[in-house]
Amino acid sequence: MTHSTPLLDTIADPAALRRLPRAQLQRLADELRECVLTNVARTGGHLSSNLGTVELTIALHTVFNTPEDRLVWDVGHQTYPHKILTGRRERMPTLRQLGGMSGFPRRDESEYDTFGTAHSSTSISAALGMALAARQKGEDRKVVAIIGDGAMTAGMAFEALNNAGVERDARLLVILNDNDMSISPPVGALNRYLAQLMSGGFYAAAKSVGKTVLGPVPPLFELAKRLEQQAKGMVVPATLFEKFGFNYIGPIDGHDLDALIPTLENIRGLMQDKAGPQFLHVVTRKGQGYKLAEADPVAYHGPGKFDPAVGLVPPAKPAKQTFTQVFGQWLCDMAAQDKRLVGITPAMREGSGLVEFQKRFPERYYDVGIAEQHAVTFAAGLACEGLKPVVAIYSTFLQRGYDQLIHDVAIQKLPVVFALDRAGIVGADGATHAGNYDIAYLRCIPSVSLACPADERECRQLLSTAFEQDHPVAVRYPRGAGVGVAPLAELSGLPFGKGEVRRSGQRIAILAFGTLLYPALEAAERLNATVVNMRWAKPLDLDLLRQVAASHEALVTLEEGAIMGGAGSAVAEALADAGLVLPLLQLGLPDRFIEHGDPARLLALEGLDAAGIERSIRRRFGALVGAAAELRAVSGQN
Ligand SMILES: Cc1ncc(C[n+]2csc(CCOP(=O)(O)OP(=O)(O)O)c2C)c(N)n1
Ligand SMILES: CC(=O)[C@@H](O)[C@H](O)COP(=O)(O)O
Ligand SMILES: [Mg+2]
Repeated sequence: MTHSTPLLDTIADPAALRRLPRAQLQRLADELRECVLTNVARTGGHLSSNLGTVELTIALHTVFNTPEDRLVWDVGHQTYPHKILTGRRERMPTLRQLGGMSGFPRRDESEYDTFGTAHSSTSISAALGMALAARQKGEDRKVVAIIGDGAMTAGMAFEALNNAGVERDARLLVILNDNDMSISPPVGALNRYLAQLMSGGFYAAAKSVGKTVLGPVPPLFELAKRLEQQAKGMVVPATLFEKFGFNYIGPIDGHDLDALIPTLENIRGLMQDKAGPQFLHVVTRKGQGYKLAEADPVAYHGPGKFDPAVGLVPPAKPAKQTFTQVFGQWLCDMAAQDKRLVGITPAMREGSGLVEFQKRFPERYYDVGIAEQHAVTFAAGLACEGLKPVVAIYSTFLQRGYDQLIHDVAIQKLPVVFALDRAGIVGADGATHAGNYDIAYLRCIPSVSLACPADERECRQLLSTAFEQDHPVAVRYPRGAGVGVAPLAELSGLPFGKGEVRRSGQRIAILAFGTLLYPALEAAERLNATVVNMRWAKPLDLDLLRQVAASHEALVTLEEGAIMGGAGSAVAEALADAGLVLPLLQLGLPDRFIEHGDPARLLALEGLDAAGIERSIRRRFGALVGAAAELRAVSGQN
């Protein structure tokens, strides 16, 4: 059922919004919230964070002269209201689909998307850059970073605060959107500190003052402080953010337009007067306005399609087991067997499959917040003391902890296991979340090994093999389900660094790394090619490679990862080192970013489905295939 949105229908851009009478803004907010809910229920996407930023988005585009004044949204998963108000409402039905609108801000999508985000905690750095560029160019521009309480836990955010705090004439505002949630409930001392700020009576005072604040009065927080002081005759301690040099204002109700707009107008005046960097603390509810999401903001953080009238329902028939679930089960089973195991997640408990592990082994479970750099070195510290840390981390997010991986884990040869979920093409999240680079970025690090399981069974087995090692080992597996090879119950591993021949054919051998083994087997049937399940990108199984190279006339490597620096490159180097010269075709992901869309479709578009693999091999080694097919006919292998 499509709800009518007569007011929202009149808002083609923020300029139209700024012409709207203030008294109509709350009705607009109701319509905008309905528009977000209706659209996300149809397409899937990020929901609860978007429901929480409706009023804040309206207030920002009302008070600031966007796009001249810049808004930089941290993570950017909460920008659907922003996109709808900036002329992209019609594109919402294409959200996160091939050729459709991105789920995150994109500079190439709109002038109102001033900075591409998706990995968290970059907004303050980027906003400071924009503010200081305006200063240097003598432009009268205000820049606003909007960062969530989860994103605020990343070190990068504090690096930026530290730098910004001394730039007294930067026209910069940092808005902390505090909904007391990350994807999971937030963790760490900052969350406790923010709760104190809420509980110290400031919030109550500010809420009451917010109702009466109109016109040019001192920043809201000053009034709240005075109320507090009057009430308690106490000196209100400076907040952490004031210690960093910011003028802290808040906390105020982030759903109350009567508090938001006057406060932002006051702050805009302070920014115009170059009164130093400003920090506004707003309090919102993740899932605001949709009861089911308010009650369960975790489940509604990134839901698939659903009926808003009913809410999320479990699938009629149990979905195929995902690699994430295989990992989560393995983690619990191995933890039960080995007391040294500790599980670490940088704020991705649900996504990485650690919910059950936390329930069963709470004292060995660590959610360190959105802090991948810390997660890796924290694991190194645990390993120094004889524990066996398992860092559950998306391939793309390990990029944040790359130096720590080299400097703190690999050089010291510490036995840390990296369970790399979302390896390869991820689909709806697109280029920012692609797990396309881990083979290339890990292969070059001495002492690190990388396993590429082909299916769910091998995933469990190779996780066990990794756990048995006395050096760092990563195991990479894709988002979602595999072909359905059920894991075995035992915890036994597979031989370290060894692959296997899965199909014997003629003249051409396909060396598959990971889950592309199965489309390779399909293609090989029609090519009568040999298929090798390499299993390890590092170390390569050199004996097997030599054996296959000596008995075939052409080799093909296949990986769901960047070709440049990938497993194919490793094979090429190994052949050269061994003085083995034979034609080699490397299939994988090209030197360009892979945009959002359906993962299977994206793989096919890159020629990495069975038909594409066959096509590429016929194109390069057609003569051999013809002969191979003839040989098969002669030997009656039809
Ligand atoms: C570097 C990085 N790590 C992890 C994530 C995954 N992630 C996306 S949103 C999110 C929680 C963000 O919490 P918050 O900033 O409070 O925003 P909210 O969802 O509450 O609006 C996380 C962990 C990410 N986008 N970037
Ligand atoms: C915005 C963000 O970074 C996360 O919410 C991410 O989108 C989760 O990805 P998955 O859906 O693959 O768990
Ligand atoms: Mg939050």
